[in-house]
Parts: sequence; C-alpha cells; structure tokens
Amino acid sequence: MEMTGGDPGSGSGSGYSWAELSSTLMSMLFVWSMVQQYLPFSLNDLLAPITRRLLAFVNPYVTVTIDEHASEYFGRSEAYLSAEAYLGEKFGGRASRLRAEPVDLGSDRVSLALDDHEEVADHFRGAKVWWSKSSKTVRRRGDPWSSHRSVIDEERRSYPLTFHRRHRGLVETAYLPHVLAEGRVVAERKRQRSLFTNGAGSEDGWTHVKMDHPSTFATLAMDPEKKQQIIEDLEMFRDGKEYYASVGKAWKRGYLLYGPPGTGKSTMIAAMANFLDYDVYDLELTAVKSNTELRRLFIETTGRSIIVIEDIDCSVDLTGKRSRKKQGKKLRNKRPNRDDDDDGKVTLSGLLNTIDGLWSACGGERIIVFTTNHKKKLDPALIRRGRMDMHIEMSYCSFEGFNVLAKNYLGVTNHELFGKIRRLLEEVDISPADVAENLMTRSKKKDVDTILENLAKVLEQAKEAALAKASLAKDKKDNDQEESDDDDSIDNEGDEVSHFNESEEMEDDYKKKNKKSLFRVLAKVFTCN
Ligand SMILES: Nc1ncnc2c1ncn2[C@@H]1O[C@H](COP(=O)(O)OP(=O)(O)OP(=O)(O)O)[C@@H](O)[C@H]1O
Ligand SMILES: [Mg+2]
Repeated sequence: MEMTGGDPGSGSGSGYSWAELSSTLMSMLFVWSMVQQYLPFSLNDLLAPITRRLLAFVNPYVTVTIDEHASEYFGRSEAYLSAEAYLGEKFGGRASRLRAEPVDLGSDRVSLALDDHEEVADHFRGAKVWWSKSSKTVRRRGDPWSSHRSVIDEERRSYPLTFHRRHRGLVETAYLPHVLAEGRVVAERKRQRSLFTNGAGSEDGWTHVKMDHPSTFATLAMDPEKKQQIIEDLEMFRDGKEYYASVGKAWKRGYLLYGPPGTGKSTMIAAMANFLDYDVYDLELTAVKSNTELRRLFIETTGRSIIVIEDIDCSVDLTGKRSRKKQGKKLRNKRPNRDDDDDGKVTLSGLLNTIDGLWSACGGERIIVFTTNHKKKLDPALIRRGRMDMHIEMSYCSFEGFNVLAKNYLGVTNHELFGKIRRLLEEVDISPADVAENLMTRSKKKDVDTILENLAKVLEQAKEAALAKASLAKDKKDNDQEESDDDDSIDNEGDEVSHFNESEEMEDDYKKKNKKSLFRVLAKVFTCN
C-alpha cells in the first residue's frame, strides 16, 4: 500500500464545500504547470518539495493505493483481492460500472468488481472515504531468472482510497483492517477450489480447472489410527499460524506418501485437499524444462494450497543413488550443490533449492506432497525431516480398510463372509484399488452376496498363486546359494553389494506389480462369470 496526498474526486467532503476547494486547487495547479515550463530544471528541482508541502497544506486529502501486485514477480496481492471482494460485495448493487468475472473456469457464477476508473464513496464511523479503480500498462522484464531478457507489457490495476487527513488514524487502524477482514470473508465465501496443472501446452505455466474430487477421509480405506494421526497433523498445521510464527518456522509442511500402486496415495491427496479446503497444484516434473522454470512455477503457487509431485522417483533423474552411480564412485559422497544451474533439465539440487526457497520466501500456508512406489530409491536429502516432515506408508488392504470400502461400495457393515475375508486379507497382499474394483457393482441390482463371494474367491486364488510363487522363489534362491558357495572369487565390494540389493529390491517391486496385475486378471475373470 502506498500513501500520498491527493484528490478525493467527486462527492462532498465533511463540513465544507469540496467543489470550491477543488476549483481553487485546479486553478493553482494549472497556473503552476504553466510557470514550471519556463523554469530551469535546477530551479524546478529546488521548488518541488516546497510545492508538495504547499499542495498538502491547501489539499487536506490523503490517498492510499492498494496495488494489484505487491511485487513485480509475485501473484495478485492478498490486500488487493480482499479490497476487490469488499467493494464488489458492498457496491455491486450500487456502482454504475462493474466488471463481471467468472468465479472460476467452467463456473457459471460470476463475481462483480468495480470497473476501471469507477468511483464510490464509503462511510465508516462518521468518516467518508472514496474508492476508485485505476489501471495502467507497465513494461517489465519477463522471467527474472531467465537468461532470455524478454519484455512484457502488463496491465496493472490498483484501488486508490482517498480520505481527509484528519481520518488518517481511523483509516489506518480501523477502516483498512475492517475492509481487509470483510473482504477475506467474502472472498472465502465465493472461492471455488481449483486443480492446477502444468505442461498442458500453456506457455504461462499453470492452467486450472474446478477441483471436484469426491474423496474424503471417511471414504479412505486405511488403518484408522494412522488416519486419525494424519487428520490431527493437518488440523495442527491449518490452525498453527501463531505456533509456526512463535517457533520461527515457515508455515509449510511436507508429506511423503509411499507404498505399492493402488494403495490410495493420490486418493489421500484429494482427501487432504478436501479436508483443508485447499487448492491443488499437480506439478508434472517431466514437463518442466529447467530449474528456472521450476522456480517460477513454485513462486506462482498461492497460499492455502497443496503442491503435489507424483511418482517423484520416475519424474526426473532425481534419485541420488542413480545419478551417483552414473557419475562414478568419485562423486559418491557429493552433496547436491547449489551452483549447478540451468542445463536444460530439472536436477535434484534445483528441486531442493526451489523447495527451500519457497519455504523461506513465500508467505501463506503451503503443503508439499511427494508420492512414490519406491521410497528407498529416493535421495535422503529430498525426504529428510524439514522437507518431508511426515512419511506416510500406504499399504495393502487391511480388514479395517476393507470395512470402509464395503460400506462405501455396498453400503454393508456386516456380513457372514466378513470373517472369511478377514482371514484371507491377513494372508494376502491386495491393494485397496483391487478390492474396490471387485466391490463395484456391474448391474443396477446390487447382489451383495455374489459380490462378496467373488471377492473371497479372488482372495483365495491370490493366496494360492502367492504360495506357488514363494515356493518357486525359494527354489531359485537355494540354487543361487549353491552356485555362489562354489564361487569364492566374488569381490564383495560395497558398491556391488548395494547394486545387488537394489536389483533385488527392483525384482521385489516387479513381483508386486505382477501380483497386482494377477489380481486384476482374476478380478476380471470373476466379475465376468
Ligand atoms: N486407500 C484407499 N481408499 C479408498 N479407495 C482407494 C484406496 N486406494 C485405492 N483406492 C481406489 O483405487 C483407485 C486408485 O487409487 P490411487 O490412484 O489413489 O492409488 P495410488 O496409490 O495413487 O497408485 P499409484 O502408485 O499407481 O499412483 C482410486 O481411484 C480409488 O477408487
Ligand atoms: Mg497415484
């Protein structure tokens, strides 16, 4: 906000004639501008402060300007948005020129704001103030971090607020806080949550649609205790503005969701966003061309949002292990460094620096969520506490999880087959996605008995398949062991050990994936019968 002496525009002041004063001022200014043209520059400079003081003496009005952008490269300022919401709500029915904007993409609701150069008078505790709306085109450099110095013309709007200087204290301490608080309430009421995505062909970074995902914590199948812990953690975060300020921490929190495919990681993110009433920024890292672009995308996110990077291990070559292996042993202990910049792709250090930069530079609460199927493959620096504060494992379907799904999909909380299904779920790894798929009714007539019987059959088949695989794997391991006992010349160097472990781990994941597809096949066979 900027405060200057100024002109209240039309309307009557309190206690004397504004029209008289206005015409006197106009005449003075006119004469002064004529005289100025004939004065040398140095004299003009000398007289400028005196002129300003003289004008302030004869013009008792002060103007405070609320700009659309607090800083050149940041989004629209919160103060501006609040003032806009306040004025739209209060004068929407009275101002003669208004601008209608859809509340959101695809929305049929519109919000009303004052049109450019429109003016309205407001009254507050006996004081009269004038709001107007002005706009100007500014020329600014494009991306501040980019080496390409493009220049962009941008329309910048502002709300100048004018009042008599004797109301200055009232405006500063009571009226403006009142406008901002009221505006925030109105904006909150009208707000429609959005799902932002990048890489949709838009040059400007994010594009958004209405966020409309039905997932809630009530419909999420997982261990109830763990679920409660997460809900409490989110509540602590949401209501923790003062706490975060008091301990000197940025109001941000990171969650790492890991677990096999189909266990509800993406579903959990939607439930989190619905619970907190936050926007979601789904960041597709493979579509980000450089660290520079990544920084810009992060900075463009707004407060009260969840920034999501799904399958972080697959997105880019971010895993320390993999990159180190590629670069050779010499680099094994190298920490991600701050200097490696834009070489045309996002790097681990670029991502770390961007997160840390966002954490310290941007106000407003933000959550960042990474998801992965392979937690062990991630560089520890990426997921250390402080960046990823809470690590949440999403696991195969438990009986408690099944109960939630049965209630969601079939509307049942008990059945004679529940006991059997419980025992099978304890022995078989099946994802909630696969259970959900089996619980989907294929016809209008919901035959709960048949559906649950089919699920029990799928679980039994899966159990047999798993046993057969385990016995095959055991035979293979015994064979390998015999062969390796025969060969004493193997060099058990650390790197090779870790390589061996990793390939084993990958094989494990591969097995799990196969098991999952096996479930899918079985599910299909049974649902077709
Ligand atoms: N825990 C769960 N609770 C309720 N529904 C679930 C759960 N897990 C999976 N589902 C169902 O399965 C579908 C797929 O789940 P989701 O996309 O969340 O899995 P994911 O863990 O993100 O998998 P991936 O690792 O492949 O991304 C969801 O649309 C949802 O219907
Ligand atoms: Mg997912």
